[in-house]
Amino acid sequence: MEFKSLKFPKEFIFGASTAAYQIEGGAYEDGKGLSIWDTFCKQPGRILNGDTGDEACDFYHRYKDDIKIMKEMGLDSFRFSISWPRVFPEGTGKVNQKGLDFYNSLVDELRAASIEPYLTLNHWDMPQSLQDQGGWLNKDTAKHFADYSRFMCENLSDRVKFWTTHNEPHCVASAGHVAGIFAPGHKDIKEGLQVTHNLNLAHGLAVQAMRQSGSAGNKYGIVLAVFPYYPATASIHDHRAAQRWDGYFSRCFLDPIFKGSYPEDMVEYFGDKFPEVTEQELSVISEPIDMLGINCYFRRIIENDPKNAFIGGREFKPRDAAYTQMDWPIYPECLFEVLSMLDKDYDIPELYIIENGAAFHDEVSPDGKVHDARRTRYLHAHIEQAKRAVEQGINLKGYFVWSFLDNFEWALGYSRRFGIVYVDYPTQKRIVKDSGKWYSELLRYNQSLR
Ligand SMILES: N#[N+]C[C@@H]1[C@@H](O)[C@H](O)[C@@H](O)[C@@H]2O[C@H]12
Repeated sequence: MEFKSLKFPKEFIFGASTAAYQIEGGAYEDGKGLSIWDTFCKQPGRILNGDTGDEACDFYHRYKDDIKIMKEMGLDSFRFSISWPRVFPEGTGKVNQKGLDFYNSLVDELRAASIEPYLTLNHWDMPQSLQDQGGWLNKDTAKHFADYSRFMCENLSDRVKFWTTHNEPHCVASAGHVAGIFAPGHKDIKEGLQVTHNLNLAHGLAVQAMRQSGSAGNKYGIVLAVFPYYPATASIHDHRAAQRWDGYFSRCFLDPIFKGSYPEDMVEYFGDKFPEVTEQELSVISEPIDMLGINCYFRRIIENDPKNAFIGGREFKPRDAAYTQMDWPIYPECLFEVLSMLDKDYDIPELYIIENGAAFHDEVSPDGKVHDARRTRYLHAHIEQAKRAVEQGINLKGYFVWSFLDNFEWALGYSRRFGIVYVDYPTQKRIVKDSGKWYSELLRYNQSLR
């Protein structure tokens, strides 16, 4: 059987990941407040084809049927995020009971299907009312995030054991505040660096708040995008550029969280643009966590580029590589290399791959099926690398595919399909793709060995 090389330890979990704004829809329903992505999508030119998350996959109404698909697939776990403004329309203060009711029902349905909920509190859809007060640039938002996290933990932690604070905070800081391609669409390097620090602070405050209020046995962590970085050539300039990218996008989160300090080379490189940081804040940020979630899709090859005023480099795209529809080079070893680096350089109790997957152009064939062989090959090759890490003794405890459903791909709208389940958006019909059927067989094989 093809799965013999993909036999994992009995306690290893397989899941699928999503995010609130990308799948829920119901953007203006039942008392939900505006998020910065609701606002951003309405700004002309921001999103390809003028797409929005107004309806998305209509998961807000269809979650019970989707959980039936998850159960039929055999998912051990489902990773989702909470829409902060659905529960706190203004970000703080009055609770929207219907919003809380939705997440209570979602968790109950998952548990009834024997699917472990794996929760993320901030997957980018910040309440607009807090953005109007400065958003992540305002340190008060860190305190509001901790209060929101505590509240969610008080209400769900009897049934939810896995809690992660942010998803890919580097995206919020760089894409949202330096490049300006994500909400809130700002373009200011110094602001982006301050947001990096404030997100780290919010993470630490939230972990402390949840630990005070959550149930015993909860596991708290964060989800970071971590890539292997390679210089495009042997030149010292490319080596330094690759080191800067690794420093900003990975180590400016990993180091304060796990080592209690920012990387010195980054503090030096950014100079007076780097934020003021206190020892007390670093102590909060480095509040011990129980697990680290990793999003890793590919490796990044960097060449020096002085014209890049932010970080002095650009991505190099080798011609001999195969690419996904995101123009990401396919390099399955990225998972093993990232996990090996983390295992060597940091003291991390548990590791989970929370996002790994691929966008390819998918079509429904005349037989009514979606024959996405490239995605199946991508998943097989990357899961083999996860297995390789486990065999090397790395404490990898789970793998989650991105994504359960085709969904709203941020600035690219619905033009990219990552799902193992196809979504026909006009009808909201779901079709389990061939990759989803393969993933289900893999899960069933491993479950049969437990
Ligand atoms: N792009 N892309 C796919 C995927 C995105 O859809 C997720 O929301 C992010 O957490 C992460 O960037 C990865």
